[in-house]
Amino acid sequence: MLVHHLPNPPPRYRTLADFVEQQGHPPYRFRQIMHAVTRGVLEFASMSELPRQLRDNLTAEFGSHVTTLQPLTSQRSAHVTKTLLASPKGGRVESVRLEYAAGWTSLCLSSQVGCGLGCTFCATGTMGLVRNLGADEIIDQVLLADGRPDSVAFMGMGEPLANPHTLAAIDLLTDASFLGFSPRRVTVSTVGFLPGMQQLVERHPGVVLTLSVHSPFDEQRSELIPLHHRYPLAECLDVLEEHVTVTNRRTYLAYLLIGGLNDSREHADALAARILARERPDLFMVSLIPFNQAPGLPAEFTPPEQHTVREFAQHLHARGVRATRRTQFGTDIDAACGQLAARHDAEI
Ligand SMILES: C[S@@+](CC[C@H](N)C(=O)[O-])C[C@H]1O[C@@H](n2cnc3c(N)ncnc32)[C@H](O)[C@@H]1O
Ligand code: SF4
Repeated sequence: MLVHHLPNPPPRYRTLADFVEQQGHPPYRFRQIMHAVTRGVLEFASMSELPRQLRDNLTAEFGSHVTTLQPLTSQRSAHVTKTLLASPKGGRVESVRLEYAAGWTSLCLSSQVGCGLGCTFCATGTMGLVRNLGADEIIDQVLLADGRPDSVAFMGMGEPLANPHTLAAIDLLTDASFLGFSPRRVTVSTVGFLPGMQQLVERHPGVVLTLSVHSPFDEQRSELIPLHHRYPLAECLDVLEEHVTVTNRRTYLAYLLIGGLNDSREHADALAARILARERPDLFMVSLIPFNQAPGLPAEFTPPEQHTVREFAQHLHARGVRATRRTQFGTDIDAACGQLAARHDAEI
């Protein structure tokens, strides 16, 4: 079961399993711990099915909780809860819980403390990369959320596919004997980290992939997203094309609209042309994201006009490309896309 059957279990869970065994307990005791975790019981002392001595020993060895991340603060706004979490290994990250009108909940996960890819429009990018989160720390965000979310999206801090532990975290998220998320309820947003995209579609073909595009023009895209020099858009689209063709499922192209910079009719036409050149353009959905300002971002970057977002979508529709506007919540508490930078460090 879990840990032993996973290709790459996180060290925290492996150490827990080994500790239980070294204490002379049968392997089912570790399974009981994991079952307790799936029921939301995270404190060793509250795992009533375990012998008292084992609970005490686990607490002495690992601390009071299975989780390593510690929630520091939560900020609430309409339909959004942003939680700041600290790691004893260093660094702070944020997760964001979104409640949609139909009662659907989604958790936006962070994969790194900061991000080293330096996209010019992103608050997380201004932090640089501090470190990758471990798979257990990624999972902790789900375990510590206020109620189990219906879906999760790697759209918080960091580039998930630049972190090798993201795949192990997805193993745990989708493991039927642990968190049991259907792969369709797991979305990975990437700025185009090509080797990670290839590994992800091989190992978890059912997971939903979103590629951040932001400009159909190579020169402009590489100014916005420096990683484009290494992994150009065309190569990323090739991987997506193979993925949609094999799975016959949709993929998403995120398009950040920055006022007067990349929101023109020419941009919409060139984006549509890129999509229509693909074998299955019907499986590419464009998700439009109006730019959110955040401290530290260039002052000349501004949100687009409302009518521009509408017109951009209309241009795409007119060319036969499907586009929606991404629902944005939480701009008032800096919880929306690109605003996460764990800036509470100084206050706590
Ligand atoms: C913060 S990223 C994390 C996932 C991944 N690193 C990526 O770039 O796709 C999640 C989404 O937020 C978008 N984003 C970044 N900065 C933004 C900003 N200032 N306003 C709106 N969206 C932004 C990204 O382009 C991406 O689509
Ligand atoms: S947009 Fe994504 S890849 Fe770029 S700096 Fe932000 S988190 Fe990193």
